[in-house]
This record gives sequence, C-alpha cells and structure tokens, in this order.
Amino acid sequence: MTMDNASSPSFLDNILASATTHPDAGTAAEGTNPVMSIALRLGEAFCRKEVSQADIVSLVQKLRDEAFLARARKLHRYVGGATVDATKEKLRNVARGVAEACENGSFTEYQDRISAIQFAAVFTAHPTFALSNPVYAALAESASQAIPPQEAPFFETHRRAAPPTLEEEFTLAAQAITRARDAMDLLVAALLEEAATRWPKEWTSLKPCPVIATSWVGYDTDGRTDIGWWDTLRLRLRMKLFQLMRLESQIMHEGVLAPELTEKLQRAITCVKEQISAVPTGPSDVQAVAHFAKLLVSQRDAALTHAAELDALLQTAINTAPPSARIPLAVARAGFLAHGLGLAHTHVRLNASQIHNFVRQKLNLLDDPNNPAHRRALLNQINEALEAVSPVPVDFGALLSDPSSAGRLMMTIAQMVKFIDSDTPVRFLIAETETGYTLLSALWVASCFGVADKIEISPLFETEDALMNGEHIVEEALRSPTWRAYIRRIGRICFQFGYSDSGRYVGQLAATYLIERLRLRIHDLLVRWNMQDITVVFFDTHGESIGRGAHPFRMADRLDYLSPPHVRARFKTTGIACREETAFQGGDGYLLFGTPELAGATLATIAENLFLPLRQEEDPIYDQPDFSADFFSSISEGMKKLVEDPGYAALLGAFGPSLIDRTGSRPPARQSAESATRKRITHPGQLRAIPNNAILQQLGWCANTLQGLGAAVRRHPETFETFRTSSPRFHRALDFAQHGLACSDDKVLKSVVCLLDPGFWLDRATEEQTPARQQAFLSLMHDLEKLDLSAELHTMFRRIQADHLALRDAWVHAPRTEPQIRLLHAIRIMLIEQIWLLACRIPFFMPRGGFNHDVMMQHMLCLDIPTVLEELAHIFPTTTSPTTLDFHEPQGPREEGIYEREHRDIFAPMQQMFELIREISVAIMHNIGAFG
Ligand SMILES: C=C(OP(=O)(O)O)C(=O)O
Repeated sequence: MTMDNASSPSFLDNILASATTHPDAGTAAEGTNPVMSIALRLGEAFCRKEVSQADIVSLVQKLRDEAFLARARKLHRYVGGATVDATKEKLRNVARGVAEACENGSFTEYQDRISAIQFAAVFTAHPTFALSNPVYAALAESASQAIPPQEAPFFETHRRAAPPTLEEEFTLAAQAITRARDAMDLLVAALLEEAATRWPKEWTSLKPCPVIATSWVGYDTDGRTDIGWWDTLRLRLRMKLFQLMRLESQIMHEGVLAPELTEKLQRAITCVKEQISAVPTGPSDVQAVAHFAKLLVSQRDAALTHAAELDALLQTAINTAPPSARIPLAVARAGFLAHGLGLAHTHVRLNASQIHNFVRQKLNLLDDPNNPAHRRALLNQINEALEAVSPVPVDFGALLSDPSSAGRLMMTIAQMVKFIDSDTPVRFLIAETETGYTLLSALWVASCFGVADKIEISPLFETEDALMNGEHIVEEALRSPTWRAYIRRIGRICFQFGYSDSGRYVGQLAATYLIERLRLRIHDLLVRWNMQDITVVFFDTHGESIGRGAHPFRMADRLDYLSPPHVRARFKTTGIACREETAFQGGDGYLLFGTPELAGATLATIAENLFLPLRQEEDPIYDQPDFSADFFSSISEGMKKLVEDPGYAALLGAFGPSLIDRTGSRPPARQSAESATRKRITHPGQLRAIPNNAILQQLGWCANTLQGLGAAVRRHPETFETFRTSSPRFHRALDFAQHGLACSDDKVLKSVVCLLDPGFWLDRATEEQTPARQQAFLSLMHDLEKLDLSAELHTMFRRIQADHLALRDAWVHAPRTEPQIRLLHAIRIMLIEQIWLLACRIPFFMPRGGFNHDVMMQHMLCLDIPTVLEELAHIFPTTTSPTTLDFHEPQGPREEGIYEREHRDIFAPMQQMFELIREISVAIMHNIGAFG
C-alpha cells in the first residue's frame, strides 16, 4: 500500500505504519488482536484530541480513493484491456476463425453457425447499486483508459443520496443494454464483413444473432409486491419504443431512402408513445385502464406486433443501398430481428409458491406439493388437468379482478403477446422450484391463458434440495406427455441456476460443484429421453458471494466457470445444442458495459469463448469423482452447520444491516406477511442473499465462500495440493476462496465479536482510570447483556476460527487480508466505539411513545442511528423559534435552542460518524470489487 501521510499528524503516522508494516503482528490468543489494538489506540488519540474527526474523514477518503483506483485497474484487467481497436481485432479474428472452420468454404455452414442464439447477456436489477451514478461512471471511464489513471476524481462521498427507484434502475439498465447492443452490433458487423469478402453474392441474406441481450428489470416479481402489472407493461412498452427508435436512427444514419419502411416505423413509434402515456398508474382508475386497453386494441397493427413484418422491407433497403451502407443496414436488421420488438428479450420471475397457490385455488388441489408423500397424486391430477385445459379469453377486466400474483403475471404476458410482441418468447422463471409439479402447474396456468407456446418455463434451482435432486425434478416433468409435447413445440428446455441462495446455504464452492453435476445429469436425462434435438438453455444468475458476477479475476475465466469446458465437450459429443445465459446484476454488473470500450471488450471475450475452438483442457479432477464428491460435501456440511448456528444469525442481525445503505428498489427480505412484522433476524433465510453477503463482507468475513473449506482440505491435504496446481477447474473454483481470503480477516471478525461482548467492556472499565469513562464502559456492558448475543457469537466464532485454522494449515500460501482493508475495519471499529461512548452522554429523558432509554441503547448497539437521531430530535428540540406575538403581559425570558449543546457535542458528531461508517463500507466494497 502506498500511503502518503505527509499531512497527517505524526500520531496517525505511527498507527498507520503499524497497520501496514506488521499486518499480522500479535495474535488474538495473546489478547493483542492488531485490529482491535489499532482501533483502541486511534480511539484514545481521538479522545485526547490528538486526532480530529476531520483527520479521520480525510484518511477514509484517501483509503477510499486508493481503493477506487485499484478497482478501476482491476476492471480494466478483468476484460483483458479495453481499447476499441483491440476489440475490433479480436472480433475480426473470431469471424475469420468461424469462416475458416467451415468445410470447403460452405456458406450454408457459416450461416448455420451464426444464425442461432448461443448466448444471452441478462440484465437484472439486483440491488447492487451501491455507488452514486457519477462514481459508477467515473469508475467505468477510468477502467476504459489505455492506462488507468493514477489519481482518482474527487467526490465528497461515493454513496448514493437515496436508493434507486425501479424507474431509475430501468434507466440505468436501458443505458447498459444499449451499450451492450452496440457491442453486439460490432460482432455482427465483423461476421458480415468476413462473409461479404468470401461470399459477395450470398452474404446479404445473413441475419447473425449469436449473442442477445435480455432484461428482467421491471418483470422480476419474486418476493416483491411493489411491481404492479401496469409497471411491467409500461416498462415493456418502453423497451419496445427504444427498439423501434434504434432501428429508425440506424436507418437514418445511413441516409438510406426507404419510405415505406420509415413510414411504418414512424407510425409504430407514434402509437407506442401514445400507449406509454396512457398506461394507468394503478388498478383503481378503471376508466384509465379501459382507455389504455382501447389504445392497445385499436393500434395493434399500426404499433406492430411482429418484428418480421419489416424483414422484407429491410431486405429491399439493403439490396438497394449504396455499398457503404449495406453492412450497417444488415447489422441493424440482424439486431432488430434477433431482439424482436424490444431492446432486449424479456425474463419474468415469480416464486414456486405463487404458482402453487393459484393452481390450488383453481383446481382445488389441496395437498402440499412440498410433501413427497403427496407428490404422485398431485402429479397425476395436474397431468389430467393439462389434458383437459382449454384457454380462456384474457382482457384487462380479467387482469383487474384476479387477486393472485401468478394469474396476474400470466395474464400480463398474454397482453404483452397480443399487443406488444407476438413472436419473441418470454422466459418464465420460477424461483425455488423443488418439484416437477411446479413446472406442470406453470404449464397449466399458461395454457389456461393461451400463452403456453409463447413462454419458456424455467425452474430456478437454488435450494439445497433442488441442487441435489434437480434431475428428479426435471424427470418428473419429462414423464408428462404434455410437458414433452410442449418442449418439442418450443424447441427448447430452459434451466436457471441461482448462486444467490445456493451459495449461502451450501457454500459457494459446493454450489459450483453441484451445479456442474446437475448440468451433466440434465445432459444424460435428455439423452435418455431421446431429446437430443432440443436446445438446452442454461442461465446462471451468478449471485456469488464476493460480487455477483462469478469469477473474481477475469471475464474469460468467468465464462469457463459458468460453462466448464468438460461439460461443453459432453454436450458437443452428443450434439445437444446449448445456449448459455449469464446475468449482469444491477449497478456493479452494469460496469462491464459501463462504456463502449468496456462493453466491446466484454463482448469480444464472450465471442472468443463461443467461437474459438474448445480447448481440450486436460483436467485430472474429472478422473477422481470420489474426491470431488467428498471434498465438496465437506464444504457443504460445514456451511450448513454454520447457517443453523444461532450465532451466525446473531452476527448477521446485530449491527451488520446498519453498515450498508439500501442499494436498490428491491426490499432486503422476501416480502411476506411474516417479514412485515419481524424485528431482528433469527435465521439467515430472513434476509435475501445480497444483503446477507454484503453484511458478511462488511464484517470482514466472507463466510459463505470460506466456511467448510478448512474441513474439506484437512480430509484431503495432498490431493487438494495436487489439484490446486494441476486442475484448471479446481483452480478456478479456488480463485473464489483466494479472493474471499484476501478480503476476510479473522481478527476483524474477532473484533466485532468483542465489541458485542459485555466482558470486553467490563475489562475496559476495570482498566480505566477516568470515572466518567469507566461509568460509560459499565453501562455499555449492561446494555450488551440485555442484547444477549455474546455467548452465541463466541460459539460461532470458534466454529469459524477452527475451520480457518485447518485451512491455513494445509494451504500455507493462502492469501491474507490486504492491510488497507484491515485499516478501514479498524477505523470503523473505533468509530463504533465513539458513537457508543457518545450515546452514554445523552442526558436523561422522559420516554416518548415506546422510545425510552433502554430502547434507545438497543438501537444504538445495532447502529440504527438514523432512527435514534430522529427520535432524539423530537425529544431534544432546537427549533423553537421565539414568538414576537404580544401576550398582553410584561415579557418573560424566551428560551432559545436550549439543547444546542447536545446537538453540537453529541448528535451532530454522531451523525457524522455514522455517515463515515457507511463511507468506509464503500471503501471496503471498492477493495472487494463488489457489493453483496
Ligand atoms: C437467483 C439469484 O438471485 P436472487 O434470488 O437474489 O434474485 C442469483 O443471483 O443467483
């Protein structure tokens, strides 16, 4: 770490030096935890006024800006450098490679190779919008330079002023998707240019679409109730508008005269704009809904519902265009047809339980699908229902009257298909799928509303049960002739894997193994059912624990991690076509498309992965399946035990949630009646994965990447070492642990556990000479006794520490925490201490509502400072402005700002320290490279 402390007081210099030069000095057992020791020394200096709050602020900003620069450099390297020329060169190589691989220069073979969708970049609005938009932009700009800058642009804060709304998320997603589409156009242009030189007569018929963009922003309703059908339709219409306008501007840009085409396009654009402005703002204004319906119905043809309607006109435009405009026009057509009437394809999502509720109510199937004893009977019943189902008409009246989420979502899709885009299939993702019954039920609901052949029903395998038994779930569905007929009709079978939940319950490394195993089992199942002619779609949402974009070091490794060469080779051998999809989640994920340069570099890496010959990776790990099974199940056992450990929930639920800002419009917990009334977390399942992971990162321990690894390594120390160096697949998985270790520090975690331990404060009281401070320490001890987390936290910590010890024993050169991360944690621990000490200075007050001293201290200990300060502002007001009215008596004294001292000396510094605590969180995020 380079740290110029010229402007800092010398005391600070010493402390910083101790953090950076002796990162591992002292051991927790000796009672000299170096993190706590830095925090305490800083705290003492602060109390003696040797270090001011302003010093701490500038130190944090400095560490934050250094982390920002390091993150920019990392992003730059992640995509393999980011210059437009290099990207174009890579794409030209890819196109040449594809052409050269065609036997006897066959045009048909070239056409076949580039005309199927092989990859989708899925843009989701997962709440990882941790930075303010200008900071994200600056980060992307810095990473896009040929040589990333040495100096960070200055921002007072890197935090957002407020969490983004769905609307803002949509705007950010649309911008990222537009850059992604531009990059896809570069790939298509390279493919067409190559074809034009080799097949000058035939090339104009080509419509390459190897890579597409997909979005679920505004359509993902799993565990959230705040997105109404009107929002979904409004945003879907806007995606249509962007797509039409994109084509229009591409045609205009070439200056081509195609009056019929442009007239059709402009008419459609006018209609869609009118439709967007008529979208109701909710269900209550029925007149507005009826008016919207009228526009959709009456403008159906003029607004276009089939992208292919423009194909012939586009072909004429290409044929008659001047030579320089032909390739750009052909590129525009390819992008337009590949995406249909939307800037991106559409993924909707809801939860399995929502489908079950709908079917239970409509078909009177009362048994619990999660109970295996009822499964067979339910499967028989749903199969019978599938044979008998006939579609009912859907109108907005039906949509208005349906109380169920599944019914409303399926009807919303029916309206999209009728009035927005009739051809592009909509992916229907079902979270927490654990039985084939869920898939058959979804098919029944879709058939009921007449959209079965327009949607691609996809289970999301994310629970432990689903990861272990996924193939049984698939087979339960495949046994149904109706399901098989449906799959054959649409020609695809789709699966989603969600690391988000799988990783945090079974451990990230175990999840990657289970997911790969499931991919292979699905392959075998399709062969067994003689379905080799069906395309398999594998979509990974990628909510890994240290960033939500799979591999932490390189985009190229991310793609191999997503789809291991071994699995690809197996599919290739049997000739089963496979489409990969990968998510770019929210703010952090969009960074890979943050500038044209980054988008181009990202896409070039994807193109190379798709088209360059599959490397025949010799990977010994596959020769020892028993090792893998045992190794990864040890990890999973370790992680499962931790998840059930009450100390783990205590850790996640103490002050962790207060360390992070809300980073998206999606609520931090799945919405349900129970979650609305719950106070503190009693099980990790009560949080969603992103805040769960973000809290762990901020507490200095990436538990769901690391837990259980020690036990697994201890069982196989030699094999571990052999595969670590000889197996590319194993190495790629261990890269996660490598990164997790570089961002985790048992001493930081131990310090957190100490802070919440009454004994720690008692010890300090015992050593303290100043009566006031001694009193404060004692009262913190009493308040922490009431919080009652300490015993469980210590037990949990021992579990983590023991596993970690085993890991260090066997993996001698395992990375250690970066000193700057440790320093940031230490500063934050010191700030927490200062806030708590300030809390002890708050004068006695009469309870207000349910808010009394005890309640205040419980909030303080959980660092819920905004709530406390809001209450205190009422209890200790400063704003009583003296009145000048005449009260018809001699004037008495007017009290002005009686609580000014409390505000100046306690509340204001407390507020500033709290803001600083969250700024430190951003600095830690920059070091990790991600939120959650
Ligand atoms: C499925 C995922 O996310 P979530 O369920 O949190 O939306 C994931 O990120 O893999």
